[in-house]
Amino acid sequence: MLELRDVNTHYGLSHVLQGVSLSVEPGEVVLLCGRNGVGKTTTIKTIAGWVKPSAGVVQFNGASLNEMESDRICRLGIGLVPEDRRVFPGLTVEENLQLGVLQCPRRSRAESRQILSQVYDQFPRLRERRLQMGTSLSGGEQQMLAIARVLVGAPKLLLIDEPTEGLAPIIVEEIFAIIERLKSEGMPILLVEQNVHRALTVATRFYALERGQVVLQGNAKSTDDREALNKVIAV
Ligand SMILES: Nc1ncnc2c1ncn2[C@@H]1O[C@H](COP(=O)(O)OP(=O)(O)OP(=O)(O)O)[C@@H](O)[C@H]1O
Repeated sequence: MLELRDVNTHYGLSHVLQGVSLSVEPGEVVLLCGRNGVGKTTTIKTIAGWVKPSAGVVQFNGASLNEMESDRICRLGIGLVPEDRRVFPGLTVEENLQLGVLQCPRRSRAESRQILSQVYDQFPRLRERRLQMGTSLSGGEQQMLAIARVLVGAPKLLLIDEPTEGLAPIIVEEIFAIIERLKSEGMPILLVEQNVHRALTVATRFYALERGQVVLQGNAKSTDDREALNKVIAV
């Protein structure tokens, strides 16, 4: 459903992605890993239209995303949970979620209320704190809010960038439990995660990046592929 073919992305003169090819098929959780600065976030941003590729093809369900604006890509069903969470200051938890609802303008009020209620069922802690300022939540709760805000837009594919960064181990497990639940519901996910060992337990396949290129891809359940990955990146 998502396909990148030989994608190149520049920041000015800096050639960051140098021919990245990868795919995500329905029901898959695909891990994108690699050391700091290899281009993982840039890959995610290129798919979401936050930066534009200088060459190559980015396709979602057959539609080219190369020239598409980020808000249209979002409406097509690609939901991005960014690395920095971007909980909006000065807004309550519920107002943050309502901004996510607005990303699907064609939905009726009744449908919007229903999906908000379904997302609250999945994140009871957000329901409890719905009148609190989003920025007053703990780091883990803010990450849940960032994921929930994308889910209220009813995405068909999730891009999740470093969801456990800076979180305590027990909270990291809560975030992985959410990812596992989304996987069991059939949500396709492209996941960037530094905690490679843990991420491989939920992923179906992986790609390893080095200097803006895919240097290895494999099956997350294959011992040989995992050993090859151990040699490519320090895990
Ligand atoms: N807006 C920008 N302008 C210029 N260079 C950038 C910009 N964003 C990222 N870079 C550079 O592009 C390269 C890839 O960055 P990117 O954030 O994609 O890597 P990453 O693999 O996600 O790393 P990390 O794990 O540290 O987030 C790095 O050298 C980074 O310094």
